[in-house]
Amino acid sequence: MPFAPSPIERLARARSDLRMGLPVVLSGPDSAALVAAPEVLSSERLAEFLSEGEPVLAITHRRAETLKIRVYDEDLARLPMPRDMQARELHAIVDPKDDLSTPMKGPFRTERAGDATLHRAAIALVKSARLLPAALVRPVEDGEALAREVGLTTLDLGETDPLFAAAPKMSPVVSARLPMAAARAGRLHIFRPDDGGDEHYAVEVGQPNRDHPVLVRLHSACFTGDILGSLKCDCGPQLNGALAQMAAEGAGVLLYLNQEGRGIGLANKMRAYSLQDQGFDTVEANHRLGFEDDERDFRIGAQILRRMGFTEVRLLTNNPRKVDMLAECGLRVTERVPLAVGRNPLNADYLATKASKSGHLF
Ligand SMILES: Nc1nc2c(ncn2[C@@H]2O[C@H](COP(=O)(O)OP(=O)(O)OP(=O)(O)O)[C@@H](O)[C@H]2O)c(=O)[nH]1
Ligand SMILES: [Zn+2]
Repeated sequence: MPFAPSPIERLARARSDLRMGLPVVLSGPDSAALVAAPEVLSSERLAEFLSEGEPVLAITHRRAETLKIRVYDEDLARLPMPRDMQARELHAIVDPKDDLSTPMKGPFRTERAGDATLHRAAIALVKSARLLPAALVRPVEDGEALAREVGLTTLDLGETDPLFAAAPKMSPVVSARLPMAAARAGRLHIFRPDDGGDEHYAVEVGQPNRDHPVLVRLHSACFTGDILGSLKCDCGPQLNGALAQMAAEGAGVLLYLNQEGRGIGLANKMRAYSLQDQGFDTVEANHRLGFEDDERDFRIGAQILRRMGFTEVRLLTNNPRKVDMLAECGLRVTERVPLAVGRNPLNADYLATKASKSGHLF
């Protein structure tokens, strides 16, 4: 059919539907389900969602551990939802903001029988929409028919699994000269993913020789640190320090990856900050929200470097995971160049947690 949306286009549409509080239909080889994101579901839609069938709430094992809920499906728990579940109660399960002030939730029963494949895919989908990682899932008989009847987006696991497994394909959009305070000889390249996601940027300093290892920084967006000069992290000084070092050496590439909050998005990062104000460290806060410590996909960075013609890099980082990921993506990391700048009394605990829990080398 002309103009029929492709799987990747439907995936982009599904993310945006979920963010708007609209359910989508997810189909597997032998079952289908209506899926919605609890964070943004209105009370009316929630009531509609719960009015039929056997709806469950899928939460990650991280969130389940925080709530002391039993996990039978390894990485997630399925909680049957009563028909009269109110939006306020649902939000209290998925959003940890009031965990300490109102610790009593439940009791919860975790479903044990049956298959969690659709639920796992539903959580991955909600996560990729940068919402709190939980999904309402209601099995339906004929997903296609339901979707057609009311105009919902449909996704087939056979089509979406490979899309989730592979990194989006990055294409160059435009590049132009950009003189910067740190380096006069600068050029900014814009790269666009084929999945409708955020664009990422490459700042090229000087004219790096493609035949030699290039000084590279993979910088993840940090609105609070990069723009506002937040003292809670070391991002701003690292951004400026990396550009200064590239300028001093005469060449380098800084990738500015729009993976705010280690890939959970700014709203969720602020939720994590709010938990940090309650005494949790950066890793614990991510877990209480239901996320892993680090949700970034560094394959995007590797792809951009390759597109730009680089295969050997000297990587400016304290994070050994970045070195490993680039190597796994086939780039040769000839050297890890430490980037220890921006330490201050307000980020000392944050940096200590990175060293003790995330393996950072300072
Ligand atoms: N979720 C979460 N993200 C944070 C927090 N503090 C900073 N960030 C994000 O963490 C990312 C920092 O990324 P990077 O500068 O690449 O830091 P890194 O992984 O520690 O590695 P190197 O700096 O290369 O050693 C940015 O996306 C920030 O927005 C936090 O407390 N919670
Ligand atoms: Zn930061």
